[in-house]
Amino acid sequence: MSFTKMHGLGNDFIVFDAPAGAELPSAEAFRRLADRRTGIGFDQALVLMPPSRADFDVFYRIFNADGSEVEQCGNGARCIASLVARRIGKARVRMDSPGGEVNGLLGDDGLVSVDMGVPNFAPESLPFDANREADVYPLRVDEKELQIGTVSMGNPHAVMQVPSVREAAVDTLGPAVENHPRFAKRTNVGFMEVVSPTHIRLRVFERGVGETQACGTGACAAVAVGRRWGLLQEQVQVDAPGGRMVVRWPGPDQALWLTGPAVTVFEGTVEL
Ligand SMILES: N[C@@H](CCC[C@H](N)C(=O)O)C(=O)O
Repeated sequence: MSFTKMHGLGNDFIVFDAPAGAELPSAEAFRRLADRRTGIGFDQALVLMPPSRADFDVFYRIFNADGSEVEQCGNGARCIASLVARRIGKARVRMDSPGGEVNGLLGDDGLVSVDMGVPNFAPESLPFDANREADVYPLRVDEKELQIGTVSMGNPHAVMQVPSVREAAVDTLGPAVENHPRFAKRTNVGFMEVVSPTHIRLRVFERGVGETQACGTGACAAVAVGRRWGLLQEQVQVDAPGGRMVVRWPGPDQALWLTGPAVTVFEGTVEL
């Protein structure tokens, strides 16, 4: 199988083409390929397929390092936009995914932006077990009661505010919230430190991966929840361990844009 290794701020991917009807690697094969010692190593595998409609440039599917298929990937969408834009010789790329339509735009500054759609706060969209939609939900984890916001960016996110990302208990709270029974399909977990209304620091414990260097949909989710909590303005710098993303969300019913670098590392082939 031929693949391209890419990353967005250290959130890394293999990207490969699969013709319509092609058999994809099994979950076990994805896990093997994702292994950082004995495989290629990646957070997600991104599979490019022919779109079902002629006005789209590509359809993509996403597989986490644990082999689970998921709905959306923000940094992955930016990498795919960059790759497909080069192939078709256009700065705008129209993509379709299990999480919905995503439009990509290559900037003159070399950064890649994607329109991640309108954040969905309805608990059933994640799904999250709650009687009704709320800004904040108490969540019992071990002996603690966390205060979380939840949002779907196509994929599920829980976000909590922390005084310092450096000291946040990402390793313990991350898996506990990811696998909490109120999230029937598990969840990604964001730890957000608000530096100012236009600047946050963020660590994300990703569903099916663990903590990553950056998470695009995690950045979008944190800004969406932070805006809903009245803490953030329209455009926010999001500093992840791997570097900076910019998220712009004008507000409810409007699409949210994610911007950052998308880098090709190498191309290769692997025996499945
Ligand atoms: N790294 C991604 C998110 C990938 C999917 C996520 N782990 C999930 O299970 O939903 C991003 O940049 O958004």
